[in-house]
Amino acid sequence: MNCEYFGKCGSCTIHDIGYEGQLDFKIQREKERFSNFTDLKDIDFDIIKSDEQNFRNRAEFKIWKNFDENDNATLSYAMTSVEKNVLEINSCQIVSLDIANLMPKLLEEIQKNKILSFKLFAIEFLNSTTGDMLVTLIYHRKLEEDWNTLALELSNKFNIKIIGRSRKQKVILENDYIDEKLNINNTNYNFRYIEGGFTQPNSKVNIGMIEWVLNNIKDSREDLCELYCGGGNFTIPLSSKFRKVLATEISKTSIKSAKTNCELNNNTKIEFIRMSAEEFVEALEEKRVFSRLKDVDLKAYDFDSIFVDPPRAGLDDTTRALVKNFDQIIYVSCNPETLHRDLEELTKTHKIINFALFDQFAYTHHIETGVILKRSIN
Ligand SMILES: C[S@@+](CC[C@H](N)C(=O)[O-])C[C@H]1O[C@@H](n2cnc3c(N)ncnc32)[C@H](O)[C@@H]1O
Repeated sequence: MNCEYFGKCGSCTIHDIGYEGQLDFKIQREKERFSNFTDLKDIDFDIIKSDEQNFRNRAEFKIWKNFDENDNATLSYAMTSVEKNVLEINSCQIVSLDIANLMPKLLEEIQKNKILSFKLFAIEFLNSTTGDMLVTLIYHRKLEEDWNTLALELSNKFNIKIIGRSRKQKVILENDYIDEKLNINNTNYNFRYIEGGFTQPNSKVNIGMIEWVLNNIKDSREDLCELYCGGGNFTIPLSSKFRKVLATEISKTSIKSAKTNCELNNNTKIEFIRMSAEEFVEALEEKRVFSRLKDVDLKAYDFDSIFVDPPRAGLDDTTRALVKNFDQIIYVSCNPETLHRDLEELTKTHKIINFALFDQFAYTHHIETGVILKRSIN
């Protein structure tokens, strides 16, 4: 069991090891990895499972062309395997049913038309559980007016939104987002996911992650600070537990999405700031003045908790040091290696109270982890 996709290398076929087998492999691997933390001896890992099939709400495929003797191309979806081979995909069991149903029909229509298929090299799908679908067609050529007309016909035929992309070009036919509705602990939340912004790929596990955090923290009269907030996926539901929330994120697209999401949920408790975690540390420690913060009164916040969901690199040195100043640390991680490194430091002052594995990326080696820590030493 040494390949990225547990044997089938990205062909998306459910492998012999089965869903439970691959999950159990990852649980045992993570139990072993984190076994040096004595706090974990008394804690059961909470496990949030994925659906076994049709669980991914976003997917990216290369477009592969097979030429016949007359130089006519037949298109197929493809992925690059861990060994860097191209694997043609005839059907895909891990993507949502909406994406799986659309894939062959869409390719057949594109195949029929030289303008739509010419120099097309990738297709991205973004789908909501409510059926909204955004398809991005990515080309190695400039897109002209004739492409717009045909892409609009394609969009109407399948009732989908289409974006065309090529180098330095983005053609939006209708709009560049999908609308999602998530039911979290029996409350409905509205989210708008903008193309190019970060979104969690597995909706069911995403809901499970947010509920796990909500169900394991107490209501606070104080404030929450959040770093790496994306489009407010955790921020908006978690704000119900706090007086106010200050949330930061590096991506302009995600901050735009986060502010829209706040409005969609009539939430007035949260301030979103576009700022890297490293810059935010400098602002909080009054080492640098930022014009982006001119309307934000940092001193009006009384933080007792911090929530972090960093990219794979985990926390940098200064952010890790900042995080230790909070009584409660909620850490969601997509990389157990960097989480382990960060916990080595955080557990010098804080005790691990809860620990969870979220099978966000079923049938790959990746797993998402959640940890809640409380201050044990001042
Ligand atoms: C794993 S995503 C989490 C997003 C969000 N919590 C969610 O559930 O959708 C990590 C986010 O960190 C942002 N990011 C990456 N590097 C950053 C940095 N140095 N400072 C702040 N945000 C950063 C990315 O743009 C991305 O939105």
